[in-house]
Amino acid sequence: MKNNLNESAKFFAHYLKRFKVALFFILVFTILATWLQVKAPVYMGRSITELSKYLMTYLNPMTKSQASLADFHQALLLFGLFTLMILVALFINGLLQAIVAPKAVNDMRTGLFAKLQRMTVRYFDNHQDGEILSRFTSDLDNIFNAMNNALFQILQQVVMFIGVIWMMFNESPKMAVATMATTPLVVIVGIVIMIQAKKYVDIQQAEVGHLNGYINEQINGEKVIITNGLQKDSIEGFVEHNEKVRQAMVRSQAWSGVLNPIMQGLGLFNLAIIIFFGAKLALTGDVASRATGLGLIVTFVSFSQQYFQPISQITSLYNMMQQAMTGVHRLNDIFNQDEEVNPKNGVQFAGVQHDIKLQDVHFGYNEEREIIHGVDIDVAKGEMVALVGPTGSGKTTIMNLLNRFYDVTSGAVLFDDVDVRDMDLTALRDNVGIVLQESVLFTGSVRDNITFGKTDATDDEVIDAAKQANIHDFIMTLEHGYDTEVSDENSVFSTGQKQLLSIARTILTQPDLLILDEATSNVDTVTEEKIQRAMDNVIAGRTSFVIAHRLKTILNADKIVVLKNGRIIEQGNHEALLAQNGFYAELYKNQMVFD
Ligand SMILES: Nc1ncnc2c1ncn2[C@@H]1O[C@H](COP(=O)(O)OP(=O)(O)OP(=O)(O)O)[C@@H](O)[C@H]1O
Repeated sequence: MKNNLNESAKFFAHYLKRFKVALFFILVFTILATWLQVKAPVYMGRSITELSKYLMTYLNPMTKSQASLADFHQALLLFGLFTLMILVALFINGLLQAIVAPKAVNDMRTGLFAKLQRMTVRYFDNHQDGEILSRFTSDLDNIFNAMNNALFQILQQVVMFIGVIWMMFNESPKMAVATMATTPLVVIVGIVIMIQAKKYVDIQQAEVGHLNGYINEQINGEKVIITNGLQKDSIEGFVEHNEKVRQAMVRSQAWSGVLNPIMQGLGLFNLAIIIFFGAKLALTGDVASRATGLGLIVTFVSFSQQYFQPISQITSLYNMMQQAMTGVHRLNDIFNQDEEVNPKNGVQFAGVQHDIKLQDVHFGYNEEREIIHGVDIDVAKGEMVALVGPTGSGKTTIMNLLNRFYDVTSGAVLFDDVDVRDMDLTALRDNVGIVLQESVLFTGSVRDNITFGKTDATDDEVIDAAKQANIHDFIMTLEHGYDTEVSDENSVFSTGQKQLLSIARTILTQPDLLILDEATSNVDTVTEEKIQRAMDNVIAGRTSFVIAHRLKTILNADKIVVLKNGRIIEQGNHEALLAQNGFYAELYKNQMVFD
């Protein structure tokens, strides 16, 4: 809790330091509004005192002629004036807060998004999209709610608490003690309820998390559920989770819900004490002291409300603060993640001149398990290398090392004898084009999607790239051609078409080194052939690494590297490997049977 508090304080200090001036005025107006608020009851009491003095004088036939309402009017006017000033101060304060909170949360959101762009591929490989997205949604929402409703409120309440105590002792120490008499009871009851409420709110949040997880899983698996006729079981599972949420909610709401009525009850009890002591003063002494006693009752009834308000407000804001602190912790979890390391004065890479080498490369995604065990590959400029091997043999992992998504554990990846770790990252990535198995399209037009890596490309260049990628004819069949929006429901692209678009995108950037993860497994034979021709076009004359699942696509490769369990077991061209009659030959024969 203490750590969380420290962490949150640092976090808010960091994001609020930009708003020093606004915060200074918020503080000034908070103090001003609070001072006016605690001072107002004094004038309210004074007007009652003056009114009772007037009444007592007026009702006595001996003094009736001296009775005057002038002092009463004056006190009432001052009370009215104070109320008006309170309204103005609170209004300005509210306005300043309404500017600061959204701006600060905006900064957090931008900072978080920018951080994501600097992070390593490792993080994205190991975390689910939904998990990352929730930092932008529920965590930032919780922080915003707390800033908007709790952070400044707490500041106001603390100032109010101190101010009202000071003012009460100033007016009447005896009545002040009477007002504060029930404080220990209120604090103990408040803490007990808060602890219980927190316990059940935590359980409720955990149950809601389980329910969301279940819904997510079921929606993702909807096709499997429908295919297997499991709709009824799916609903039953849902009802079970939903019921657990309900039970937890009843308990948490019951505890959170009793807080306010109990606090109000204790507040009323306190009023009775104040009236009792005040009445004692009002029923003794001369006219003036009796009138003052009556005024004090009115003043302290108001003080009592102001005194209890911070205690009950802070307890009811506690949950909101807790959720915000959890949010801060989860945001910091991302802010503290490793970033990609770009060497200072890194070697600028302007294209492969001689060769690319993997030299005795060892690598594991974690320390416990090595995946690549001493791999050596040497590729001359302009050559095409195909990586083949059973699933999980390490093909994608080698691609990840070439583009420096991950760093080798030992050994080296060398471009013209320069270690990729010594190269300028941007220069490296600018020269490496990757076509992934899963092609991603972004919101925007077909043209935007092709020019993604080269936004200043001319129309002719775009059309030329699309033609080389065998997707131009299809684009021309669309109503709006290159201006077709890809997110439009009427223009849903197939897996094969997406891959062709992504090949066109790569062709446009004219990369020096190409990495292709073949995705022909999910497409029909016509599209497969189109992809094959597009790939041939993009590979022509370039140094390229191709992960091949279908061997007939790599028969022309200069070198075929056969991997098994992270080791190279065979290496050579198609003919040489067939002649070896080993693992590759076996694999090839098996595939030919199916093709
Ligand atoms: N992000 C990761 N974290 C930990 N282990 C991983 C990660 N990615 C892959 N692996 C492991 O590394 C090994 C090699 O995986 P890799 O994806 O390189 O195989 P592949 O040959 O490309 O397989 P496929 O043909 O199925 O795509 C596998 O055992 C896999 O479980």
